[in-house]
Amino acid sequence: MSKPTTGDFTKTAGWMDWYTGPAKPTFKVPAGAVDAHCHVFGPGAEFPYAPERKYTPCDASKHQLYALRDHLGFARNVVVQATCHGADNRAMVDALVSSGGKARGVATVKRSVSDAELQAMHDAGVRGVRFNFVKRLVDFTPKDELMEIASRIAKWGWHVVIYFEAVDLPELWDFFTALPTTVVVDHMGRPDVSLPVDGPQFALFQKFMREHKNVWSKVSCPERLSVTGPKALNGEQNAYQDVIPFAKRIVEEFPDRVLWGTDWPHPNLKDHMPDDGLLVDFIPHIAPTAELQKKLLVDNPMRLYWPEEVA
Ligand SMILES: O=C(O)/C=C(\CC(=O)C(=O)O)C(=O)O
Repeated sequence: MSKPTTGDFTKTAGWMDWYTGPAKPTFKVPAGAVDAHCHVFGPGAEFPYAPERKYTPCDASKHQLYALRDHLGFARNVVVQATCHGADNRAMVDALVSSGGKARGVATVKRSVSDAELQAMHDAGVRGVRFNFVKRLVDFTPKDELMEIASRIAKWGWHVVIYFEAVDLPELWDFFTALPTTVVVDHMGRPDVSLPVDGPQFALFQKFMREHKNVWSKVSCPERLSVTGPKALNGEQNAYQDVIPFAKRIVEEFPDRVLWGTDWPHPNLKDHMPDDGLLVDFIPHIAPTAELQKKLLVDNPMRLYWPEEVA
């Protein structure tokens, strides 16, 4: 793949660029597989980063994203608006429009968004909005504003993607369970995987999914959650052992409500940058059968993002 650039912007100190020589995965994803969580960054010279951003990344263009898609064997992408672009969705929408129908998107919007703007995003392929509660990434938005947005986008048949840390779930519970749409949780609500999989923290997340059938989860980002590794680098086929029991538990209990994504270009990693090919090789560890793999990678994302193509 071509090398990342940054245009006129200065990257956040210590920024780790995405990995340019990903391995060809050993695990062959099923035909029609969807990478349901990834981002585009800029390029900053064309789509400037938002003034209110909390980090400045290297560029990660739609061309580079789609080259990775093809290399890994995926058919489609779901491009999720990253906080470094704030509520300026142009880079993400441009990626959707250029994908020839092979990408759908999740936007960030403010209360001031007009119906015409929502309609234009829908026409481009946006199917959800993201509410981010990770304090290092965003400033606080009042819940009544978010609820108003959720009620409006429900009319387009969109869903809400939520990103939060596990310790914040109790406080956010009432708001999340009042949302009127399908709700998709990023990265299993970021559990602390050094705690027991049967302990109270992860039990609360399972209760959230068990009691609320509109809640889905992405079983993505082992590289963010893992404490013990080993890292998905240098051909490692057994990466992120400590995350497996958590992700496998969710896939096996809720096989029809799980999604998977690379999270390319992996913003804000501090320790290492994974080889995306080896991240794909993580999938059979958490979805051990062909049936689970097809639900995770094809049936579920198609039902949520391309329902018109599902019989
Ligand atoms: O890419 C992710 O899913 C996770 C992120 C970045 C992010 O969410 C954003 O910038 O919007 C993180 O934990 O820093």
